[in-house]
Amino acid sequence: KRLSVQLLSPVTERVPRSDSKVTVVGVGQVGMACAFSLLSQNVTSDLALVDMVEDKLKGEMMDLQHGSTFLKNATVTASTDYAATAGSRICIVTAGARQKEGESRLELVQRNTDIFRAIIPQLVRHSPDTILLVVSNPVDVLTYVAWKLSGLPHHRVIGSGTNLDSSRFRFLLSQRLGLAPTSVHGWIIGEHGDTSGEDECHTLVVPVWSGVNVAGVRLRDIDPDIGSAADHEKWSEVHHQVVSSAYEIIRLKGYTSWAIGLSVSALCQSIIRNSHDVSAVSTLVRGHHGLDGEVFLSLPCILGGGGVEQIVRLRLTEEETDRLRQSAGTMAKVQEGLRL
Ligand SMILES: COc1ncc(-c2ccc3c(Nc4cccc(C(=O)O)c4)c(C(N)=O)cnc3c2)c(OC)n1
Repeated sequence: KRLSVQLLSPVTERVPRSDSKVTVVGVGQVGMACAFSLLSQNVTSDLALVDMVEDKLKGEMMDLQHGSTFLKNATVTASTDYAATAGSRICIVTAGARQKEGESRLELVQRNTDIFRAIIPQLVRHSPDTILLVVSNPVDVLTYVAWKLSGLPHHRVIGSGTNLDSSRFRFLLSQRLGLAPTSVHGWIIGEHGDTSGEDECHTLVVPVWSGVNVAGVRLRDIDPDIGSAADHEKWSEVHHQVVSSAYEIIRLKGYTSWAIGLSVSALCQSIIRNSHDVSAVSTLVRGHHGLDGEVFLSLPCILGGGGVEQIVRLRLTEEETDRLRQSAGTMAKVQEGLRL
């Protein structure tokens, strides 16, 4: 008899898969930073990698598998066949085309939409109850595209949005205050400006200065001009550094990966552990802040097992609301021009 049969006496059949299985589509720098963060933070014990290029897939899978003894025996699988994603609790989409020389943002979005058309229906076919977490840029429009192509309810289609912008914002504020980033609270909402080399997208992300606080003490109550041009300490530079730091990282190392991977892992942890904590993610904003289009923008959302379970009703200034409305308008136009 086979050694394993002599070694192990059967008691009951194996369960096919865990209920915290996570799929990562796209094994580029961002996809693998997500994969590594999920595994090293024990968010999932069952990770599937899918992409188009077999060798890279197999190499990344083997390299992670060899770390299993350090990763609480997590299972890592990889395939070009989307059947390998079956039963995923969450599907993270990092796949996307690179902007070509002289390619417009709209042309890039159409190419990524074509790619999504090949990916999203397959994910949903194998995991009809999944939650889609879109990371590919431009993330807000592509989260809309994923929602339309998936047929899933909008609360189960989430974009990483300004989650990373908000953590950069809090880090930079904490540097100025000499405090821990987790003790400085601040939210960046609106449209995530992708670093597609165009003019630095200061207009897109909206820092909610009225909400920046330490232990509930609002910086705006101390300095009403904070974040505005009148502010002599130029705190508005923090907002501009949030956007320019992404360009700076791309200039220095060619791409960004570690922070987005960690932020995606944190979002997955909120969903899988049903923790109902609040994160800035891209969600359907129809019906909020006077917005009525089928547009995805980042707002503070309560994430749980069902995906986006509630949205925090922010008290925004007229100017903040206007900037959301502007973003919603330009995105609705881009979306009208797309062939889904
Ligand atoms: C069955 O038809 C079909 N099948 C697969 C694809 C497709 C195309 C591009 C894909 C893709 N991106 C990709 C692949 C090849 C080139 C490019 C590019 O930047 O031009 C981008 C990725 C990824 N990891 O970024 C992952 N999956 C893809 C899948 C596709 O795209 C239209 N169509």
